Amino acid sequence: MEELRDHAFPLHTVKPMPQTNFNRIFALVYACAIVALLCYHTKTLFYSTTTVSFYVTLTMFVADLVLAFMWASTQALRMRPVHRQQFLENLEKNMKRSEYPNIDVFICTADPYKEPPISVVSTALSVMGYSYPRDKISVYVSDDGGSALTLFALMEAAKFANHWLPFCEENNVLERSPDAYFKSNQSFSSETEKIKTMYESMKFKIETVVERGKVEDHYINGPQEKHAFDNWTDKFTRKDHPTVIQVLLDNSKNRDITGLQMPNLIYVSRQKSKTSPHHFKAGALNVLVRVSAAMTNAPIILTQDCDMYSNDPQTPLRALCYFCDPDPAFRSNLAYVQFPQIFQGINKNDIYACAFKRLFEIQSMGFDGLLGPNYVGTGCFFSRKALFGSPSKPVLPEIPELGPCHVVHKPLQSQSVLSLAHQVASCDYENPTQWGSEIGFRYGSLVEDFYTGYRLQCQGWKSIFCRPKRAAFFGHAPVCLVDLLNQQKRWAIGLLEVAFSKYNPITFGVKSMGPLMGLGYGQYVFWPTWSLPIITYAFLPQLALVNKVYIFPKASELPWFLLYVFLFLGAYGQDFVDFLSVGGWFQSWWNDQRIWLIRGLTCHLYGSIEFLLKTLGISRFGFNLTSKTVDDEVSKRYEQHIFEFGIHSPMFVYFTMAAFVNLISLFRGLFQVFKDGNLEESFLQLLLAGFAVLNCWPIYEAIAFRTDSGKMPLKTTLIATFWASCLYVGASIIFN
Ligand SMILES: O=c1ccn([C@@H]2O[C@H](COP(=O)(O)OP(=O)(O)O[C@H]3O[C@H](CO)[C@@H](O)[C@H](O)[C@H]3O)[C@@H](O)[C@H]2O)c(=O)[nH]1
Ligand SMILES: [Mn+2]
Repeated sequence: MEELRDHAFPLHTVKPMPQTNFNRIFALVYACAIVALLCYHTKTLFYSTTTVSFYVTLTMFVADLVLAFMWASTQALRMRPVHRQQFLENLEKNMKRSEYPNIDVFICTADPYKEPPISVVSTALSVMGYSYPRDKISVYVSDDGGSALTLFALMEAAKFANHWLPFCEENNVLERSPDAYFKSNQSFSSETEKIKTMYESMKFKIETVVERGKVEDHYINGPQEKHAFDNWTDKFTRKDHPTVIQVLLDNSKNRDITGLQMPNLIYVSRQKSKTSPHHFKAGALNVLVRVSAAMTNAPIILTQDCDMYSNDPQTPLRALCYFCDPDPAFRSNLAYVQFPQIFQGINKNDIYACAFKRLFEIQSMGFDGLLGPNYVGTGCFFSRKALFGSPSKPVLPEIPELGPCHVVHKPLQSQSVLSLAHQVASCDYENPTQWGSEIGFRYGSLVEDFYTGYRLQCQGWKSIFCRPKRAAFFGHAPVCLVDLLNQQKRWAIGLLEVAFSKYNPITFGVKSMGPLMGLGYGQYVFWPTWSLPIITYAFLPQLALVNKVYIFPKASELPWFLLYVFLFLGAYGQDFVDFLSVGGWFQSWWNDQRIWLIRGLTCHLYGSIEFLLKTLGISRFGFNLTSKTVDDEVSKRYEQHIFEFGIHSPMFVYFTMAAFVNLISLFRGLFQVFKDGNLEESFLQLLLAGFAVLNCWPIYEAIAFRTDSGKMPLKTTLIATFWASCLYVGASIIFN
């Protein structure tokens, strides 16, 4: 990397997004409207005649203040969105392939039943097959599930790779995940048929082993494999076991069927003990940082979740366009290059909004125009040195061999390398060291990715968002409502952990990165506070309406009325335009806003409560893994765009309640309008209830019109009815 030529060809460009100017002007106009709204609230507050109207206005005021803060913080990411382009063709003009830096790929998996080993295999094969010098790639798989089944799957993958890699190269295959390739390619030559059969038989073997729950002797080939499985003694459990490191492919020894070198493939299951904290994925990644330092110590690290496979073999070259930039100043503070998380298997209109376009694409482009995108846990190339202190003040690890500049001279499987690797993978290795605080991936938040990226940027590191036309990676998103809500609850807790730490983005972040970056990150950590305005708007105006209490401006109070209309349409409209700009369309956007409302009523609320309980020392929480498998029936319904409820969950109760309250309020309000012909006062409240009813449509369907096993459980309906009635009684006492 250091020997770049003087007259280098450019490797990348950056351009502002076309909507930038519009965004800025609109932000100004919208800000004025918000100020006007706050004035309106203050005025109403002063002139309120009763205690009830005072408190109602106050509540709406607070809710709108939260919305105003959220709006302001999103503007930070609208000020300078950019898009980038890479010139891969210039890379080889600037440097020889033999000068490319080594890359260590980290793949995390944690449970063979929630994360099927066959998909871990596909992910591993897809990155082993990168169009990159093979001797420069090492793939490390971290197995937090400590499962012999996963090890077995990877042993099979290593054998299959000997055929698969040359096949991909000869046929210029773009999808180097065999699973994806065979799913999307129908026309087969005899050669393809042959390799497909080979893949199918491997898949069958792996799936059978997983189904039986153990690796039976007749699946084990030779004493070396047998020896590896000897680690799984009777005392070996998921939560308590010694380190297992298994080199499955070694580039100095293994050759493919054409005689070419193979990349390294290494299985790592770190030591676990019930008495030492393991810090979930961040802990797993730090073990890999150290183990890989002992074994290969590549300057570039790619972190991958096991469910996210590579969809383009040229991806590392794209990352090199930045890491090998001819300008040393550019390289010196570049911490990571993040690719967006893009998902497969999402239904056409994305009913659960799991594409997360706003998070993974729109706002990442917004961050990119400032100091760079946040780290999202997968599909991200790191410069190893970024994990060791700030650009100007490196922090060295306790063992010099683990430092980012150390060059490994010994062979991968030499005794000293392996024993160091075992030593640094042990569960109490980290205490007392700076791992997790100043070195490596940071501990202290369930969204370790977000937190780590944020802390790196606070230290002065920059990052790049790389969003090529052909998706670089494809991942798996939860396609079952309750899975999604649980995942989002974990995120909510993790974000609040950052918000209430001394590294709060508004205080600490603004100081270290400037107001825009600080605000941008601030928006995320306060995500769960969306709950407050959403709950308020879902219940208060509706309960007031039923009791003939009107809380919004009358339709005839034109300026204030139009102000409300503008604020609503303006925010929604701009969001819609953003959505279109990253390939969304009306229905997917509509579903996205619906799920945003549902999240406010469920996982964000629950996450906040759990976080509070934990802070008070009443409960604990961990990293509940998102399941990557779904039942056939469930996935069939998902394909048909039908919401999945099925089993009672306390989280379902809240939006079911909201669905009831809004429907009744809408009917009651309309009835009143027919009775006294006065639409003026109730107009906005009716509109709001109507909007909510539209959003709740799938819920009514699930309660009343469905008979399949995914319908709303009776228990949920009954509990929600009970609480909704309580609300009514309470409201009628308060308002009358
Ligand atoms: O103790 C653990 C728990 C999880 N994981 C791995 O972490 C990854 C992410 O877990 P998943 O259940 O898929 O969480 P998601 O919410 O879908 O993941 C998103 O959110 C996480 C933070 O909560 C990030 O780490 C991920 O990169 C990001 O895709 C998976 O590969 C797991 O195998 C571990 O290695 N050890
Ligand atoms: Mn995931």
